[in-house]
Amino acid sequence: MGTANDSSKDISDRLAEKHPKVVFVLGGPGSGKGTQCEKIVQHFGYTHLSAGDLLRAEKNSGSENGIMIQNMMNEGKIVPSEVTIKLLQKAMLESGNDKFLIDGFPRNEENRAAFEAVVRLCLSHFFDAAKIEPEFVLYFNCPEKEMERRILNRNQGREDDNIETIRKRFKVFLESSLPVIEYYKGKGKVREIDAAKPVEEVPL
Ligand SMILES: Nc1ncnc2c1ncn2[C@@H]1O[C@H](COP(=O)(O)OP(=O)(O)OP(=O)(O)O)[C@@H](O)[C@H]1O
Ligand SMILES: Nc1ccn([C@@H]2O[C@H](COP(=O)(O)O)[C@@H](O)[C@H]2O)c(=O)n1
Ligand SMILES: [Mg+2]
Repeated sequence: MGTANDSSKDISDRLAEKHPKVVFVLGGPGSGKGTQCEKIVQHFGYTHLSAGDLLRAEKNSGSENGIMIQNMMNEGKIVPSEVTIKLLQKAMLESGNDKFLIDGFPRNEENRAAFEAVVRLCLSHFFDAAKIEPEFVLYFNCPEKEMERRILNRNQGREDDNIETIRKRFKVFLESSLPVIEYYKGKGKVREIDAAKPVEEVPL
């Protein structure tokens, strides 16, 4: 188990030893990422890590970043990558698994570039360092009206599930997250999924 004093390099060294396999799970707010990840976990043995859930837990833990995270989330903005990546790395290390579904990350170009920098650091320990990319990217494509309907019916007590913040989150998705999906499309990494279907019919 890591301690609060672990340096970034310690964490990267320990992660490198794991040789983790990573699948990114992207899609608009309410497209069903979390719901479908639960199904993938049951069938394919991945560990599901939701960046949003990790940030919510960090906010609720009373950490020094708590207020900043809360303010960013209430505005639908993307928290600085340094914070989110640390939480993801810690969760990956604490997991006994080496296969991860990373849900809701990378959410913008800054997230993506920071992820690549961290993976480069990990891979620099190996002579066969070749890949700084995820295995693949699942893109849950769903019309905005349906995503809005789902979020407004979610009832999980999320402070950002109100119409004002939902609209801001949609704008951030279009302006900042879609370009990341396009980037991975250009690399042939994206598997696009019709997420508008009923839960049991979404093809995985
Ligand atoms: N295919 C579906 N059809 C109808 N409702 C769905 C479907 N998938 C998920 N839902 C419901 O929609 C809501 C949002 O789903 P979920 O939390 O999985 O989305 P998400 O992509 O993780 O959203 P966010 O980015 O806001 O975390 C939940 O209440 C869930 O039960
Ligand atoms: N990489 C990320 C992921 C999420 N956030 C913040 O959390 C909010 C909720 O995310 P969900 O995936 O649970 O919908 C999101 O609106 C962001 O404020 C982030 O900053 N960076
Ligand atoms: Mg989710």
